[in-house]
Amino acid sequence: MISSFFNRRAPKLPAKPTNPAMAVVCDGVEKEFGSGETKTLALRGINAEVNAGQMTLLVGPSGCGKTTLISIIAGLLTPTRGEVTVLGRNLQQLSGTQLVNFRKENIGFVFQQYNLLPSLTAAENAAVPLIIAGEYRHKAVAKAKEMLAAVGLASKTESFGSQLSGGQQQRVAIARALVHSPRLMVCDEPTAALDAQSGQTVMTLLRNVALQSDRAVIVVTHDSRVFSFGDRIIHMNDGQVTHIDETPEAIQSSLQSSHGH
Ligand SMILES: Nc1ncnc2c1ncn2[C@@H]1O[C@H](COP(=O)(O)OP(=O)(O)OP(=O)(O)O)[C@@H](O)[C@H]1O
Repeated sequence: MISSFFNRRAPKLPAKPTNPAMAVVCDGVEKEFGSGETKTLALRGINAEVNAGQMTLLVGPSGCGKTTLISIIAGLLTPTRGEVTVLGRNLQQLSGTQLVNFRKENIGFVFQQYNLLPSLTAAENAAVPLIIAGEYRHKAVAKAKEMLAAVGLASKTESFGSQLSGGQQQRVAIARALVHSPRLMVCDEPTAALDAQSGQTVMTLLRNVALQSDRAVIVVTHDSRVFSFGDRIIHMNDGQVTHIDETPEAIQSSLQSSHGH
């Protein structure tokens, strides 16, 4: 009798409250690629947070694991160990289909390559995520035109990619990433292919258009010219977080030391 009482399952505890200010929480995230002699430990226990309402930069030398980490946060890769909570959802607890739907609804992507479809106009390109989600074409294109206006391209909605500069193409890519109002924007080297002026414009747009109090933007960057756009900078080296700049003064000092190198 007594033993059956003790063997009873403990009552289910309420789900751990998640801090609504935390858009992303990484807890002991590790990632291995390959096996045996070719095994690479790309992430070695990442503990890091991304706050809603902030632009967080992820910086560090080539090969330190930035793209791997951002891909895990975006649900494109699964960690070998550890857990990632995005917008209050533990990604490891979602099924494959749930993860695909979660990504479609909540995450916008911007990459170094703009990946615009050459046979579509800027408005049609920016409308693609809505059309994939099942929106009527004319409504999707109308919403896409609003987003293009928000990124300063109202006069280019009918242009094709080949008729736009690199900076303009990246702005179309940003409009496309924002068109379904994602709460997390994930940007991998968004300014790498741009000249200084276009890079500044793109970062200004990401701050002004993508960032809101309940939304977060993560930018992987090598480009110290854009450090000053970040609210926080997570520095990585060799698969680990080395330190985090939390204040404008700390960011300024990272900027100065990167210029010193
Ligand atoms: N698919 C893969 N298979 C095997 N190894 C991989 C794979 N993807 C990444 N790696 C390795 O994992 C490590 C981290 O790579 P990652 O691309 O995340 O670094 P990064 O900081 O984004 O680099 P960069 O700034 O050059 O883009 C590197 O050693 C890389 O070679």
